[in-house]
Amino acid sequence: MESTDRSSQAKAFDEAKIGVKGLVDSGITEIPALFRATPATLASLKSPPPPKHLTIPTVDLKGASVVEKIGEAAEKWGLFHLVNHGIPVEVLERMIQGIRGFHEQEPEAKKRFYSRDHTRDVLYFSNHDLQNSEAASWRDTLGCYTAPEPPRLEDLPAVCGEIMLEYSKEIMSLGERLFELLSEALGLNSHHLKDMDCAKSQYMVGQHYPPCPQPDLTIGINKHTDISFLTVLLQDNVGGLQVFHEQYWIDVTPVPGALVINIGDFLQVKKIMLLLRSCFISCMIWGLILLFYCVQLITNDKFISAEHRVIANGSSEPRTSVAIVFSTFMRAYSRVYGPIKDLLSAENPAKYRDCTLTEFSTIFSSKTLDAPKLHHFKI
Ligand SMILES: O=C(O)CCC(=O)C(=O)O
Ligand SMILES: [Fe+2]
Repeated sequence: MESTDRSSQAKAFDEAKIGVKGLVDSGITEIPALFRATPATLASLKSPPPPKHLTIPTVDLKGASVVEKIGEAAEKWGLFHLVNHGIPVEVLERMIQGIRGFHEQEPEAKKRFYSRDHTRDVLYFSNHDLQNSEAASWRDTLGCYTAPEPPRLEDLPAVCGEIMLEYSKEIMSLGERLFELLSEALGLNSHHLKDMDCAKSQYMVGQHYPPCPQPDLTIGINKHTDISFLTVLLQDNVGGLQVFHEQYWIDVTPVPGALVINIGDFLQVKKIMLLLRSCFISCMIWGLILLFYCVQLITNDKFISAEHRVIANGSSEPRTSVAIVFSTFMRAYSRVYGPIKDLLSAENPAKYRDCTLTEFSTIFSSKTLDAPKLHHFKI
């Protein structure tokens, strides 16, 4: 599609404020050209299936050796299932129903929230990178800044406001616990990451993936890493989330009652640090591999931010997920972050320069979702 065509189609779609759900409700049987994925994305949808031994790790928060297990999952995968996390299944179900309820409303009820202005607390939109991306994705989003200052109940959509506030509090306690465990896994004092304000800010992302008439021609959310320290993801039972690991796209099959945790770009620390300590040559090799992965910031690459995506929803039911990103996301935050000094040594020098999260979000909003961002901060 010509880029002017694309741009005017994107503008018309945005101005209609009906989202992908509105297109589906209008009875379309073919996806509009705007949503046709690029040849590279379509080719990647046909990539070979992963070998059976590659299975997503599960961390049991009440199990034995939880610090080692969480550290290993964060280093090797950057994404894992979390069970026995203490949040009642009934709360998880109400959260999914709330977000689904919002998106399933009539367009008129949603339109007043439609916005891309991140000074607002609550925003409904379709495709964060609609104007920048080469192809739009088959999903709509309800975004909300839930911490440090939660919005007032009366400013939230009536259908999901109460559960949004309740769930975000639950995830705040869980997030604090996860940051403690991750600090310990890094060999730091358990308060270290929390004291760096990693758990301070939250942005809730209520994603909705309506059934797609041509799921092989588009994508639900393009491959990306999250601009967060950590993301806690709740998905319903439809499926479609995949993580890129050892050059394979691997299904993150829904596990009832479990949450998916993924490490974001700010927390990437990667195993290179350990390797660097032990062997200079293998470190050089791993360093090159890591460059490919796009390295993560404050852990100087010990943990990896997991690249993930969601394929377009080919089922007859909508798919709903709720991601809480521990991040200031698009809001200005002037605190300066850089690789944690305690993790650095002569053999493991800083790989990233200090930066503010504002610099990160400025880059994020000027790029497509799938564009790597971390290399902008490499030394
Ligand atoms: O819907 C999902 O499972 C993933 C959503 C996601 O990756 C995001 O909101 O960043
Ligand atoms: Fe994500």
